[in-house]
Amino acid sequence: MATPIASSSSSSSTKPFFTPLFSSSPSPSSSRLSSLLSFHQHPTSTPASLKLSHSHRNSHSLSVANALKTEEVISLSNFENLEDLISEDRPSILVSEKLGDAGLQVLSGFGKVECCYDLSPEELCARISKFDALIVRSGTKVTRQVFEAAKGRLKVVGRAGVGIDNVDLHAATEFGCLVVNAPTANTVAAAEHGIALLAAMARNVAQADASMKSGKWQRNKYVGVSLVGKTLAVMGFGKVGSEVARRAKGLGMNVIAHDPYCPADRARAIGVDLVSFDQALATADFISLHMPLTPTTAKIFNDQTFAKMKKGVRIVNVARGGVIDEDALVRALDNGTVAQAALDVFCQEPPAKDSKLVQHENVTVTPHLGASTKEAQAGVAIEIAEAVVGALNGELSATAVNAPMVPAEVLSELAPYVVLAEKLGRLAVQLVSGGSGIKSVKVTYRSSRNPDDLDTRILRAMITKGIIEPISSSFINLVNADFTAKQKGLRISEERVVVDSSPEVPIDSIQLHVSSVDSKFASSISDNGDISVEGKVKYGVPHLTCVGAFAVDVSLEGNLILCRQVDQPGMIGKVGNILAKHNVNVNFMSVGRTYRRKQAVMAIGIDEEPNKEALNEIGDVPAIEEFVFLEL
Ligand SMILES: NC(=O)c1ccc[n+]([C@@H]2O[C@H](COP(=O)([O-])OP(=O)(O)OC[C@H]3O[C@@H](n4cnc5c(N)ncnc54)[C@H](O)[C@@H]3O)[C@@H](O)[C@H]2O)c1
Ligand SMILES: O=C(O)[C@H](O)COP(=O)(O)O
Repeated sequence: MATPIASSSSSSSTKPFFTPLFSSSPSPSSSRLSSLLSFHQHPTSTPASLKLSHSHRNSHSLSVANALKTEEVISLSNFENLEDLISEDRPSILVSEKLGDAGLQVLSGFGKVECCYDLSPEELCARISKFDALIVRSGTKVTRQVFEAAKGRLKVVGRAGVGIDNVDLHAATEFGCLVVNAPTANTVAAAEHGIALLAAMARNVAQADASMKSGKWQRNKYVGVSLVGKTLAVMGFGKVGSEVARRAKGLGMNVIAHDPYCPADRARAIGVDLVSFDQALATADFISLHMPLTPTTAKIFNDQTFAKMKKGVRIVNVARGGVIDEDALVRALDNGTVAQAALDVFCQEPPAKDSKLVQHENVTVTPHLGASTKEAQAGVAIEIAEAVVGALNGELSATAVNAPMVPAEVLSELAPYVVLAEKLGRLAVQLVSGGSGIKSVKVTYRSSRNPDDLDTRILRAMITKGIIEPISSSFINLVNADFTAKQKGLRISEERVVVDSSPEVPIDSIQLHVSSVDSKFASSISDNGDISVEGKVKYGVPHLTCVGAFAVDVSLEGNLILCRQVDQPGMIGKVGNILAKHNVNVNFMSVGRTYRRKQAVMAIGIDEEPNKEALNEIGDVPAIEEFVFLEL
């Protein structure tokens, strides 16, 4: 008698291990790969109302309950009082900072939107587990605590703007939360503000304005400096930096730039020379900062670097306050190394009221207004709303910050292989016998395509998901797959084998080899001692095509029984009858054998999970040598 083995992991039935890729039948042409972000698709048409609640930054004692009481429901066009129509499964979106109406309209057409501005960190943590998405600007710190407090519900953080230094990207990735930003809509606004500050600083506009308003007329005190013919060093030649450069050239300035990652020909194309960091500091009359705040750029402008600047240099910062050591800047202003500074951004926002820097007479300040034009805010709101809705729909956003960018056409083409990859992972892990953990998996993709033309990152992520989710409480998606695999000591290596088949078909087969483990189903061990399973996509449906040395052909739907038996007549009937007796529906069956009348492996696709009795009866069939039940 064969030993009955109900091998599927018990945890897999209790947690949502797999969100169907498609709501109905899989369509290879669809690019909505919900399971990549493991998020259910939602209807997009039900109207929703917006709730606007203000809690007050000053009133720290305001409880969440009170904050909710102060909610004022504002209606959007004809969506008044329709909250009852909002179905529970519509995603909830928290907007924690002012977002343009056009973006709110996009969001409210898709999900339940709550605008709740000026939440304290504690209030945000208290509420976040009720939301699937969070939309922020630069004022909300999305810390590790926020991701922890979200208890796995938060799927997307949308940054309505460029800088993502207020979002803990490591934590987001660990928790499988996608972060998207809106990188283009405020570029011109920021560049215009940089130019506005440059000119205002050079001509003492703010100081003269304040002086006149206090009743003075100080024409001699506010003699400025000219911009024309002066050298401007643009530090960070990205989107904003290059727009500043164009405008400064229009003002007759000589523009140089420093950016270690920018190709020289891109700068040259607009008449700007790229120079080294030190060269920029030593040459410039004006320095305008446009790099992101990263561990490398934090306080990059400090006592040492100010000392390398031309005496009397003028500095504009519309990037991030943290790139400047603010105390060092005060010293440089006091000793005349820096003649003037114009700052839109600060290490701490808002800065302390008695900040020496803000109060310095040679400093012009604005309260982080770079992106604050009507036009930019309208654009940013739509850009981020569309990115968040797309992400909640399972699409990979072009502005994803912590997930691989996979072009839509590649996603669409690989859709059925994504399902296959996850199912093979689930099969492989269930074949491993208890105690021996999977440490190393080799994946072989057979394809007629040139290896460089095959982007397998999504497939690798889904294999990881299939392997890890049934045996742990981890939740895997494209965002955190590589991170989680590494954390769990799972090494996935990939091999691509070029085969002679139709180039129309991206992948001929995917094979998983799990090394150095024991198997619950000895027949799944291939000649080299690895557990080996292979699958193919046939007519858009994933099929298991090989187990160990046995060729089979069974569609990977529902559940699966693998049996090794003596190759003799009547075996299919016997097992089929047992399953029928227990009301288990067979959806596919295939037999593969090594030699005639020797051994065969029967793969039976079944819709229901057989009970213990049925499994025992199968094990009691004398010719059955081993069998295993696997949940797909
Ligand atoms: N004040 C505002 O309201 C406002 C508005 C928009 C953008 N910003 C900030 O402006 C900055 C630039 O935004 P962007 O949209 O141009 O981003 P971007 O990514 O297009 O450009 C940043 C550039 O900085 C370069 N860079 C990176 N490290 C550098 C270093 N050590 N030295 C020099 N250059 C370096 C990058 O190569 C890149 O070209 C960001 O910090 C962003 O947050 C502020
Ligand atoms: O990084 C940005 O996009 C700007 O700093 C704008 O920030 P804000 O959305 O808070 O105005």
